[in-house]
Amino acid sequence: MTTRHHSLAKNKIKFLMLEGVHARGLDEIRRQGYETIATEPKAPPPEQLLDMVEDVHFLGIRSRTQVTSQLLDRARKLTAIGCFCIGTDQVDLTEARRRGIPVFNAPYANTRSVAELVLAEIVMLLRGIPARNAAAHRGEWLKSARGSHEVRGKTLGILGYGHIGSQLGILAEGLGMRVIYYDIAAKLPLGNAEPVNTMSDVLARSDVVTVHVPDTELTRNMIDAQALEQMQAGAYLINAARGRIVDIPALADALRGGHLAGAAIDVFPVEPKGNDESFESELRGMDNVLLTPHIGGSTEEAQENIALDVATKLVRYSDNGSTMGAVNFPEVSLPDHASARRIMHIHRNEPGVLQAVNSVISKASVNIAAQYLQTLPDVGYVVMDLETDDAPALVRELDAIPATLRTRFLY
Ligand SMILES: NC(=O)c1ccc[n+]([C@@H]2O[C@H](COP(=O)([O-])OP(=O)(O)OC[C@H]3O[C@@H](n4cnc5c(N)ncnc54)[C@H](O)[C@@H]3O)[C@@H](O)[C@H]2O)c1
Ligand SMILES: O=C(O)[C@H](O)COP(=O)(O)O
Repeated sequence: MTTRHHSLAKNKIKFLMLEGVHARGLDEIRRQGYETIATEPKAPPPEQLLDMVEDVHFLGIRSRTQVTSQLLDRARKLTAIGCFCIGTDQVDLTEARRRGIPVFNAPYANTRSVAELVLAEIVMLLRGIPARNAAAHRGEWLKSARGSHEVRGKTLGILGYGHIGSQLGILAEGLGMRVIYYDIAAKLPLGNAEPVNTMSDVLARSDVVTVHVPDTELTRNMIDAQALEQMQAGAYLINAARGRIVDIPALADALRGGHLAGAAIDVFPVEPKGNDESFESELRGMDNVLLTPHIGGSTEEAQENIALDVATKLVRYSDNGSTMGAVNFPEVSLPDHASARRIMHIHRNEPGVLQAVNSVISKASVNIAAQYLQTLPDVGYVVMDLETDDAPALVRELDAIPATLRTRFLY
């Protein structure tokens, strides 16, 4: 792989923002002096995207744009990626890091929106509202208490007690629910929530099971036929995490067979790329299933907060080299760079690289005003404030170090 470097005037730096990133993020980027921002309302087809990214420095996406190693190879100038959402499973994070590209997201900005939606869905499901609503639209009148329940005193089982799961637990306790949860990491219980030892415990004990884990190799199809069988007869399933976590044909069977009383599903293994494509799912037409178009985090509040958060992280990386908040990269928090030239060197983490970097600086008789280093097992990131008038010459020397992935400098 060849090394790349750049130090460009702001008006030459190109942003490509996909999937209708909220205007607040675009405004923030412009406010910081960047003028070239292309936007798209949806995720372009992969082939078209390959052409679009060729001269882009900063790419902004949401959950639908797949960033593959093929795309990264084409995006020769790509400096950083912003996921304007929580999930980052749509990006090949390792391949991005290996090319010296940090990936940022907004880890909390839509947490509350998802938790509120799921809370509302719990109430709707326990009252049988999806079926009663569908019937009323057809002119039927299902006035009956049969199968309708208060949520008070019922058990909510949370799989994945992270930001969303734990926030939801607090809200559900406010309605009088008992909350149990299972997480692969030890998590401090909030309120009266009870951690349990296995996913099976959650499945067997809960009136409503809700999934809040990321999409990983471990969680794909985590809710399969066997898991659904372990749920109580008449229980409900909610998935507002990622589509591949629940085996949809198995869920459809469990609903058709009457083992589950209903479900609320916001995310699907295959989702339309935009609002002009039709939505296909085996769950369509089932009156006891609440189907929503991946809008768990889609509130005005969340989208505005996300846009500001991620835009700020991209601009800070561009202006100052700080990688705080990167999900795949050594995190370096930096003061503003003042009079010295700031040079950023991203390299494969091999023995002797820092020595080689320092030897380039010392041979040039340049004083190091400050130096910051962070490493991950495969990649290192060193930032230097140098008292030099010839940063381009140093960049050329640093690029020649065999382990170099990328060198940038700021004027
Ligand atoms: N529907 C939407 O619009 C929407 C919006 C925001 C987030 N999400 C999805 O929700 C997911 C969760 O978000 P979050 O902010 O709570 O993430 P988080 O990282 O704060 O929490 C995830 C939790 O899951 C746990 N976990 C991971 N693998 C597990 C496993 N196999 N079994 C049990 N627990 C496991 C983690 O330890 C962590 O505590 C995100 O990854 C994203 O994919 C969807
Ligand atoms: O990961 C997330 O934050 C959610 O899935 C929201 O994704 P979206 O930005 O595509 O709505």
